[in-house]
Amino acid sequence: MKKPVRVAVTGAAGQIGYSLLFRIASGEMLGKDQPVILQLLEITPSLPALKGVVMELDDCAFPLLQGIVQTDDAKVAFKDADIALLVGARPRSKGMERKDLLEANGAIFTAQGRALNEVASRDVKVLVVGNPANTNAYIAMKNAPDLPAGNFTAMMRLDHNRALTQIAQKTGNAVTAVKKMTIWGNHSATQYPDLFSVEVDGKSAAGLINDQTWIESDFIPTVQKRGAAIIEARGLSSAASAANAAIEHIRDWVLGTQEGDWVTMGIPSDGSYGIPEGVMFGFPVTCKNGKYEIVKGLTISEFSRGRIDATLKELEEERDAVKHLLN
Ligand SMILES: NC(=O)c1ccc[n+]([C@@H]2O[C@H](COP(=O)([O-])OP(=O)(O)OC[C@H]3O[C@@H](n4cnc5c(N)ncnc54)[C@H](O)[C@@H]3O)[C@@H](O)[C@H]2O)c1
Ligand SMILES: O=C(O)C[C@H](O)C(=O)O
Repeated sequence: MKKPVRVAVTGAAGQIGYSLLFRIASGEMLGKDQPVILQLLEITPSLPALKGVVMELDDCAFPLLQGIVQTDDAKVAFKDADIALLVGARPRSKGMERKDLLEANGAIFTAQGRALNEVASRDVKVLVVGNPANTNAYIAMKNAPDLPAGNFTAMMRLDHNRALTQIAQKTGNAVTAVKKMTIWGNHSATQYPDLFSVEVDGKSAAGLINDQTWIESDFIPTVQKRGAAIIEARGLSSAASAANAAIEHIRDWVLGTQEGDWVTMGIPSDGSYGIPEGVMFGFPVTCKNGKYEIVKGLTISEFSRGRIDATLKELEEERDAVKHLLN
């Protein structure tokens, strides 16, 4: 029997939490042979609701679930955590952009960055889901100076998966045929879903589609604005698909990406593709042995460069707006 992995989840009684916890406990994130201990954080008023979720987890009798911690203290939730999923934050409602949440949510990530810095495993893998995800991840990273910056990541996987399905549907292929998608930049309406490296059954997606108007006026805005479209349709922000993306982000980071493909993760830039070091930016990455690596050498056209620069500019503006929250 493997040693259990400690998985901290914040906002555990929220919508995403409700889709996420059961899948982690059943082994979908770390493997069907990997026991887990869930360390769940909520704000004090939501502890009764969290108790109900924990009762349901108990009632599943998951063989891999070896313990559950329920707390409103970040230092208890993050103690020795191997993985931390920072979900707890307010979602936007109709008419808001994700960066409108900066004021409401930014401070959460100062405190949580500090708590991770103090008590988490030195190898903790952190995924920030709460919006605006990239800048919140940046805040947490900056408040955890004793942890490697590369341990902090932001979720771009939902955008990545959304883009895969758009291409599969457009070309009439199974989603499994679509490889090498990249979402550059910010998890926001400026993100750049780049299909110029995408392959469908080994052939260039751009060549197969051969329609720049569709790319610019349909594909890119559909992916950029999908979060808002879900809020419009459902009255609530995406939850099951967000939880799925979080599971896949961590699964691939820990267990590795598929041969011949890559995924998108929001990670602190190492300076690749002209993105200044430290910016929490969506990059194409491959993962192996628990480490991610940026895919190098992709051709960036003038069209792509303009889009990448626009999303970078927005991230730099967000960073400037939260200067007071950085260490
Ligand atoms: N990055 C992405 O792709 C993506 C996708 C979907 C949603 N999101 C974001 O994820 C966040 C959560 O969404 P949701 O639908 O689950 O919201 P929700 O309101 O249903 O749940 C959020 C939970 O977080 C808790 N919480 C608030 N502050 C907290 C704190 N300081 N510590 C611990 N818990 C805290 C709340 O009590 C609540 O239970 C939102 O910010 C949303 O915008 C991101
Ligand atoms: O769009 C939102 O506010 C929620 C989430 O980030 C999403 O992309 O669905």
